[in-house]
Amino acid sequence: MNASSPTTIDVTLGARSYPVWIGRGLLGDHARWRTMLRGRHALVVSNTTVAPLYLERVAQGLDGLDWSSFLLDDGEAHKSFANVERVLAALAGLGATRDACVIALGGGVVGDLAGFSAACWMRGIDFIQMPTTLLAMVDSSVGGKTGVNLPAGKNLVGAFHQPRAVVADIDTLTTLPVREYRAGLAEVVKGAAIGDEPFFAWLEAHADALAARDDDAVAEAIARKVRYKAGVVARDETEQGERALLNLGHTFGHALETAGRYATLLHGEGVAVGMLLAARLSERLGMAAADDTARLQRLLEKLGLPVAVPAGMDAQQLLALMRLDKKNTAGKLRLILWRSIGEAEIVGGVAEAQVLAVLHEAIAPR
Ligand SMILES: O=C(O)C(=O)C[C@@H](O)[C@H](O)[C@H](O)COP(=O)(O)O
Repeated sequence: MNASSPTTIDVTLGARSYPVWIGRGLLGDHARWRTMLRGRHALVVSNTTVAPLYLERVAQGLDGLDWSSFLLDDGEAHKSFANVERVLAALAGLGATRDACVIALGGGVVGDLAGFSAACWMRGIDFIQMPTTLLAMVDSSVGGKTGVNLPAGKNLVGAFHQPRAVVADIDTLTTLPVREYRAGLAEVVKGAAIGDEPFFAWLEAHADALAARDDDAVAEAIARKVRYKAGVVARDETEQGERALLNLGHTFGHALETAGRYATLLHGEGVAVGMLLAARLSERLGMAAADDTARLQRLLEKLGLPVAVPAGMDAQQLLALMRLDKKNTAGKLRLILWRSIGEAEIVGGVAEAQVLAVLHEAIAPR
C-alpha cells in the first residue's frame, strides 16, 4: 500500500456517502483530503499524545485556511460533556460558520467526541475522521456513531453523524503502543465473530503475524473489517436492526469499562472480555457450542487480549450497568449472542439470572 494507491472502501449512504481511504502516507496526501473541506474554517481536535506526532503533518494541508486546534488529554475518561463544551468554545473562538469542518485526529475518544461536537455546532457541520489507532481505523471512525460517556454509562449521549471522509494512514500505527494495538484487534475479531467465519479462520491462521504486527497481515485485517462494517452501516445506518450485531461483546464490555471508571480496561479490552462472556451466555442458553467459545478464547489469547473480568468487580454492579444499555427494550436486557462463529443474533428478554450466573462464574475463580 502507498499514498498513490490506497485502498478505498465506500460507505454508501446516498448523498451522504463517503470514502474510507486506507494506506500509507495519507495524512501527508493533502491533495486527496483537502478536497473534502468546503469552507474557510477548520478545527483539528486531537489529544496530547497524538498531536506532537502528527498535527504538523495535517496542519501543512490546512495552509490558507482559518484553522486552530483543540487538544484533549489522552484516555476514555476525557470523552465527556465538559470537553464537548470546550470544543464548541474553540469553534466559537474560530468564528466557525456552517461550512466549517472539524478534523478528528486520534483514536476513538477523539473521533467520537469531535464528531459529536461537529453534530452539535450550528446543528451539524462537516467532520473528517483521521484515525491514528487500529481500533479507530477498523471500527469507531466508520459509521457515524458519535457521542460521549456519562458517569452512569458509556456512550449514553450521542448522535448519528457521518463523516465526510475517513483518512486511515496506517503509518501512524508505527507509534501505537502495543496494548492499544492489541485492543484494536479485538474489534477486528468481533467483525469476524459476528458474520464472517472464513475471516475468523483467516485470523486464526494469521494470529502470530498479527501479534507480531506484520504489515501485510495488518493491512489486510483492516481492509476486511472496514469492508464488512461499511456494508452493515450502508444497510442499517441508524441501528434499526442488523447494525446492532456490531455490538457483540459491548453490553458486557461497556459495563466492565464503566465499572473500572474507564481506567482499568481499554475499550477493545472490554470488548474482548465482553465477547467471551456473550459466548458463554450463548452456551448457557443452549444456543451455541462450547467449542466455539473455546475457539474464541484461544484466538483472543493468541492476540494478547485479556479474557478475564478484572479483579474486584461485582456481578450485581455490572448487571445494574447493563440495564442502561441502549439496546434494551421494555425494561428487558437485549443482547447480541451467537449461534456459532460468524452467526450472531439479537436476543431480547434475556433473563437477568442467566446473565448473573455467567458473571458470577467469571468472577468466582479468584
Ligand atoms: O458502529 C457500531 O454500530 C458499533 O456498535 C461499533 C462499536 O464497536 C462501537 O464501540 C460503538 O461506538 C458502540 O456503540 P454503542 O451504540 O454501543 O454506544
